[in-house]
Amino acid sequence: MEEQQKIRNFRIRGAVSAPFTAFKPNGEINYEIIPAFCSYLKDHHFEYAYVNGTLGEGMSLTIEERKKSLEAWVEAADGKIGIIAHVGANNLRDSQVLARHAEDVGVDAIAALAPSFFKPTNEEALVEYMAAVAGMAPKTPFYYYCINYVTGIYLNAAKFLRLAKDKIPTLCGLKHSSKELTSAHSCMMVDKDRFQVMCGTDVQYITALSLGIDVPVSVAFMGDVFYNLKTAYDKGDMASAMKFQEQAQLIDTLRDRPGGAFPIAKRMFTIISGLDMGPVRLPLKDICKEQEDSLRKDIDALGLWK
Ligand SMILES: CC(=O)N[C@H](C=O)[C@@H](O)[C@H](O)[C@H](O)CO
Ligand SMILES: CC(=O)C(=O)O
Repeated sequence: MEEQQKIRNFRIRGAVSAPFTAFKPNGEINYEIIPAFCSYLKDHHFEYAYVNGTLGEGMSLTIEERKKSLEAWVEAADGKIGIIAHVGANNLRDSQVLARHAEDVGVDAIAALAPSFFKPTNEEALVEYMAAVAGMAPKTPFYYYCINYVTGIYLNAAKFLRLAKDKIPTLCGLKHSSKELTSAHSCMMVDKDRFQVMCGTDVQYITALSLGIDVPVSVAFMGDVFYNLKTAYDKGDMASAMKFQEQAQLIDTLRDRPGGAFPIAKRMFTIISGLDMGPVRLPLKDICKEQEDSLRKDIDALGLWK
């Protein structure tokens, strides 16, 4: 019982980054770059890495690749940053295997999205599914990963939390990447002592803060902006906080061009950090040369990463 309380009291503090999975030109994962990527996150005000998430193309990796990648991150992190393992998959069994593995390698927390081919059609089914995943890692804090605009699962996230409260003992909250702020707020109101809501929508961070949602989950190149925003906000300097939110908005808008937001974010990070993330994996497609040139110009023009 005491042990369970300890798990439930777990709280993520600070910013979370969802790292990309770097690929070599031949499409294999470039595991060797993970230590440098980890140091980059640490140097840019991130406290956690959310491994094998959306930007990490986790759903496009094999189970073996996801395990190996997670192991490399845990080793590189070495207590310097925390590790959250995303274990969502398109079938329950894979998710369970990944959850068990994540607990075995000693991550700080796990998170999972729901399958999106056969989707859970109501909140009850979603709870049952997530209970079966979380149950494989009974000693590890668990978060639901809610990202409806990608999965197409438009269930009521706050209702999920309410129903899951007594059914998933390790449930600590959710990563709310869906864009409906009212839903994030409703989640926040379910049980403030028990559930933590993380904000996965960059452009809403200042608004999320005002609702008491203070952990951003973001792209690796957003660390300094969010750190500055939060610092200003905590001091009550709303004018500066607003300025940094506007920066975040401008950065986010760069992704809104031909090529698609996810491949563009990955290429942006290579350009900004100098760490070569390589190509994206199919079905995503890399942006063309012309787009990359124009992206480079726009990044320079913002002048934020000199
Ligand atoms: C899954 C994903 O890409 N999330 C990103 C967080 O880092 C965000 O930048 C969102 O893409 C963005 O905030 C959507 O509005
Ligand atoms: C950022 C994020 O939410 C993800 O890539 O998983």
